[in-house]
Amino acid sequence: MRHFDFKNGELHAEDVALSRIVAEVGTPVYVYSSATFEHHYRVFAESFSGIDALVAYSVKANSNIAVLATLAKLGAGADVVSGGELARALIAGIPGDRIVFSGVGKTRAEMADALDAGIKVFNVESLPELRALNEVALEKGLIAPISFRVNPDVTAGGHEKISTGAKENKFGIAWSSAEDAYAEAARLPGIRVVGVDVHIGSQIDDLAPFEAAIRKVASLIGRLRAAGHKIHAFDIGGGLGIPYGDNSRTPPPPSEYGALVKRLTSDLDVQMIFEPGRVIAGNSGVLLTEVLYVKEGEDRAFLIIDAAMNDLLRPALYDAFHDIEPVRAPGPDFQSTTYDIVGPICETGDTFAKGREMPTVASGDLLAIHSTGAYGAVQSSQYNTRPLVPEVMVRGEAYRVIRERPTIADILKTERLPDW
Ligand SMILES: Cc1ncc(COP(=O)(O)O)c(C=O)c1O
Ligand SMILES: N[C@@H](CCCC[NH3+])C(=O)O
Repeated sequence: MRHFDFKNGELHAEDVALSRIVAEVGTPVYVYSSATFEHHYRVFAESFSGIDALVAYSVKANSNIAVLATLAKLGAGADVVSGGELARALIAGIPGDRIVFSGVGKTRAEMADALDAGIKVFNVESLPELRALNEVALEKGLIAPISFRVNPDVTAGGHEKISTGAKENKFGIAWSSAEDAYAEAARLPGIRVVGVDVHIGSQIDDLAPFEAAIRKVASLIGRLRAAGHKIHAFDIGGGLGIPYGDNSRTPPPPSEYGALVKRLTSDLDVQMIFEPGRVIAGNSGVLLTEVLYVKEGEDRAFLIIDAAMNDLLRPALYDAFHDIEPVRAPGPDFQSTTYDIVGPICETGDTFAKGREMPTVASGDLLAIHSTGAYGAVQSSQYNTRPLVPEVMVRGEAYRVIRERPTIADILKTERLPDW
């Protein structure tokens, strides 16, 4: 099912021509398809039909409250990593008891807010964090439900900067200390152990690391139960990859992932928790940008576009591939040119593609940068005092601006000249 497709020679999001949105909102602009978000959520959730499962969408992938509200209506929970994400999830209508709180550096204030919201579980990543949470809970006269995020020492993920499950990564409790950590948790009056959590990486294109992690955790659950802990939940994290349109391996579909999880966990008697981010959001959005200039360099042609690394960081940070194509379909006898596609920022890393062959374009043409619904807008900054990119949500024939473009005055409003 393609909700971003060409109709009448123009790229559409559902039934809206992207050029219409640009005419109103300008470029750069992120455009999301609500039907795609819903479709991806449903396909993912249906992969786990028949088992006790909570799909806690990983808010970090795309945290716009309109996105969260779209998923909330389908019954999604949320995986949050900050007080800000928690606030977004609650405002969007995701109930506290469907929210899990991950992250290595939760502050006491964030813990207090999450306790007040009655969240389902804290995924605790260290003993100092556990002790702090115990104190915060006791101060409130509450008991904090926890899983430990354990580090299974499984390497996975599309890039070393997004691999999280190996022992040299900062995440989780070391595998060899996991049982001691559970023993300490059992002694703390403000803590109630409910489960085990892992998250091994992102953009994973192979089921083998998931299988390895599940098998390790399954055996850990057995040992924890033998030691008297009540383990009700197994959070397998997120990480399932998506096709980005390059030549790398195509990740398995959620149905295969679901079948694997069902097969390996059927006799564990736990609720399975999933924290998918990219697989829901990634291909639900595009970044639209205008070609500012075509610059003929000595040995190559540069397309200078009005989006930059501050708007979409993935290519600069991870050498990530994103498919880029003109919004207006080229005619049947079109020419191709090989371009380096770059933004206006004063950094060599401000490069979206090198040596990319595509239909020849000219100044003023619109381009769509695909697969930017996840880790796009959320990772943007105002570097070079470039206002954050607006976001638009399409639903059928309608569209709405779901985050406005700040003006330069808006940006400057938050800064102060000191009075000395
Ligand atoms: C703890 C945790 N859960 C879930 C996710 C979502 O990952 P993905 O977008 O790869 O599904 C991440 C990011 O990698 C994460 O760190
Ligand atoms: N931000 C990364 C994924 C890391 C997810 C956070 N654990 C990306 O764009 O691919």
